[in-house]
Amino acid sequence: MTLAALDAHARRLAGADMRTLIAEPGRDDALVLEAAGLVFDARRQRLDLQAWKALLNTAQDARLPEAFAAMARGDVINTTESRPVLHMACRNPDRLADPALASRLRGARERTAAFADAIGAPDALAGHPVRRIVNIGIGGSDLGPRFIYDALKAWRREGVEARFVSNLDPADLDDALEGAEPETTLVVIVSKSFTTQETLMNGQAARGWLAARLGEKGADARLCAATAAPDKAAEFGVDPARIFPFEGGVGGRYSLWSPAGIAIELAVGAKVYARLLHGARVMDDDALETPLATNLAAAKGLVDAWNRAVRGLPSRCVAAYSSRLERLPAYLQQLEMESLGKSAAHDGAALPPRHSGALVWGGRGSDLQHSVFQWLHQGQDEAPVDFIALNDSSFMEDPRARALNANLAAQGAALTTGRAGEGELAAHKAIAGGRASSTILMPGLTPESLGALVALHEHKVFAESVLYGLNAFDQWGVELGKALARDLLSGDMSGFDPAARDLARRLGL
Ligand SMILES: O=P(O)(O)OC[C@H]1O[C@H](O)[C@H](O)[C@@H](O)[C@@H]1O
Repeated sequence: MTLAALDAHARRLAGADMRTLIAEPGRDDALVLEAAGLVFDARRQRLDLQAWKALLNTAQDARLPEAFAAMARGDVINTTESRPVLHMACRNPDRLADPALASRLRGARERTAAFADAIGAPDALAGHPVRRIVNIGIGGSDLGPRFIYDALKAWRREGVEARFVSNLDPADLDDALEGAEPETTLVVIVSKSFTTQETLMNGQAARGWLAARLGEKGADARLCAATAAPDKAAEFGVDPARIFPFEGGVGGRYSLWSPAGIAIELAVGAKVYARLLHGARVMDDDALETPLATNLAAAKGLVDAWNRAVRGLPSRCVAAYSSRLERLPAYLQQLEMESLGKSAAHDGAALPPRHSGALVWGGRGSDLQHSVFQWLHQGQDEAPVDFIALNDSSFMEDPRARALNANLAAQGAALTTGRAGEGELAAHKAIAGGRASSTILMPGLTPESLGALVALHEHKVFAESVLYGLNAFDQWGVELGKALARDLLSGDMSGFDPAARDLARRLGL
């Protein structure tokens, strides 16, 4: 069975009353799943158990369990780049078929852990303590570390602050260096390719800032790099002893578990970082070992594929009811949209309509309720919502936290059931309901639960890619813009349309 064959179910359910659907017997057992301390509740989706069974059969027919196993073994599943996909192996190299690769991954972990321990010493930077970490990177070399750093605020080392620079606007680096003392600043350049324009230009500028105040030697002592191209980092001028290489098979948007996540490890310490990896590993084990019917990551992928490919909804809203998860939507945008924003199947054939990922958007739940939720409740379009909550008894002792989570529960119910309008303005006040949502409960914001949350999303993206039949691990679509920017900077206008030439003239390029 393919996703396209599920259209009949979607049509059958299109007009169904969600209040009836949600009361379907057996729904609680089938659509509420637990793994790695997380609870995934899909009861508010526009599907019934018959459709759910068909979705599970689709995953079986697409050989999803075999695909998870192939990734864990290190098979070459990134076919357009001819390499394995190693983010899961960064957390647990034991499942890899190649022992030499497993030992390289273990070695990389040990090196950054030792460096993170050393950075905690009061004389770590040529006699000075580290007070400011400046992470220079973009895309996967920025979004993951930045998100996790924010989320793990409660676990940060005392007196150490990290700032993140990704943008070419000079203000970005200026802001990151604001209040920093060069003596106590460590600049971390993170770039898988070590060719990314934004990162290299900001890296040069940061090095210049250090060198102007401390001289070349002083600057060198405060520079380190994480990359899959160590030769290029050395050419750039980073001391090879401070270059932390990682494998080409670790995709940028999946790289926070590799040396690319070094800013996290430096900021929270190696032990807390290991707990993050452990939480992800528990979710990996669930994805790999649990039968499809109770496999949380597979279920999340199936629900999202149902909404996107079968129901035809083009976007999904992520509402995080935790301030410290504010950057989750931005992180997921890259993870999902670079992975699933494709038009070609593995063999190059055109994908069937809607067999690619949804647009992801969102923010903090409380804030969204006062902005976009009007559109979600009464707009003409439907976007399924993921509600993400901290289900932690000590957190709930604070009346504001109780109110926060009451709002989360209320919004899900309102989207499902709606309300008839009354009186003169009935048409304006009516809320149709019948709109889909899922809820993810985290047992508080801990390194483990955060690791599990991220791994869940990585795996659900993979599950979707298997169902759609596309390669989630390349991103050729970002290359054209980069090449054209290089041409513009070099003054070569030959390939540009008249509007581009005019814009370049107006900008003084
Ligand atoms: O880590 P880097 O090689 O510097 O790449 C940084 C980012 O830029 C690329 O253009 C890709 O779109 C991203 O997937 C990547 O994470």
